[in-house]
Amino acid sequence: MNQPQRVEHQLTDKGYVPVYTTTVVEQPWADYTATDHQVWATLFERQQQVLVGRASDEFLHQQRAMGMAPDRIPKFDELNAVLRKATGWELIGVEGLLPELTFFEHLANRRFPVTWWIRKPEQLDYLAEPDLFHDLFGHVPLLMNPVFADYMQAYGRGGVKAHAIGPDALVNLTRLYWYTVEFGLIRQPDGLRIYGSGIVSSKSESIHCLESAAPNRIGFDLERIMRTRYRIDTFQKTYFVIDSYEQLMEATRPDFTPIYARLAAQESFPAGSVQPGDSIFQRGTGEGWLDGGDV
Ligand SMILES: C[C@H](O)[C@H](O)[C@H]1CNc2nc(N)[nH]c(=O)c2N1
Ligand SMILES: N[C@@H](Cc1ccccc1)C(=O)O
Ligand SMILES: [Fe+2]
Repeated sequence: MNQPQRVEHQLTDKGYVPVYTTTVVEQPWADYTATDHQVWATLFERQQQVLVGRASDEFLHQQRAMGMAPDRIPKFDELNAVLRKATGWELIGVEGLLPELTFFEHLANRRFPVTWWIRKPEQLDYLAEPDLFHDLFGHVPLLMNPVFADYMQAYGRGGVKAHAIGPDALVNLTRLYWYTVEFGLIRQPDGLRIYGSGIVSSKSESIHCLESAAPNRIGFDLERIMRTRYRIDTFQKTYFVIDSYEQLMEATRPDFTPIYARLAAQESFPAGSVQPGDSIFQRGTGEGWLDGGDV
């Protein structure tokens, strides 16, 4: 497979930042090399072992239901046939990160952008940006769940609205995505389980988020989450726990406009803080935390 078309990087006052591409691309399935398929197989099989007893029942059930397998990189067309029938979602191929508004508009129309290229063997354990494995293995299974599928579309619509309101609203909303879709935990009768895509696509964080004494684990609270900063360079310092996908959908149904207005007058919370009123599953020790770097 030829090198993924790298987005150019522009030199700005924040240093080199990737210039996003908005093009939708066909999945070049015939161009994937044996190495690409091997990377998929290795990551898939490794995560399957780690996620038994750690990922949410619904995540594991839907992944099986849609026939996702380790033997080769799945074909978007084949997954789309199943996905469209289940919840009306479809996957589109993209180069990588999209401008926020473009991303929100896709979600608002039940289109999930999936990066067409997969990481190199030497990037197995860490990647700075989402690749096909993160997007496909991590995000797609729960799009088969009707309630979560509705939540993701509502999030997209909320993103288009927040984009029109302003940058602070976008920051508040992105935190909600981060602490649910990417790094969310869910409570099951048999214990806490993972549903966040950023966790399920990472072996080390799948273990850390449930078993380490370092992080806080706190019950879902919408405005608390929208006020809480997060990390993009380390394990999360705090994980938020929902009781059900229905809870997530119901809690985010109201109009956020007054919430954005209220939050604009309040300071944000550090990623590792515990606040009065928190429903605490675990107050973390903070062991190994790096200072600075909260977004
Ligand atoms: C919404 C929020 O800004 C978030 O970082 C978006 C930006 N663009 C994206 N673009 C793609 N392709 N995939 C993503 O997950 C995101 N996340
Ligand atoms: N209800 C939110 C939209 C939203 C829905 C679901 C998740 C996140 C945001 C709003 O009015 O902006
Ligand atoms: Fe993601």
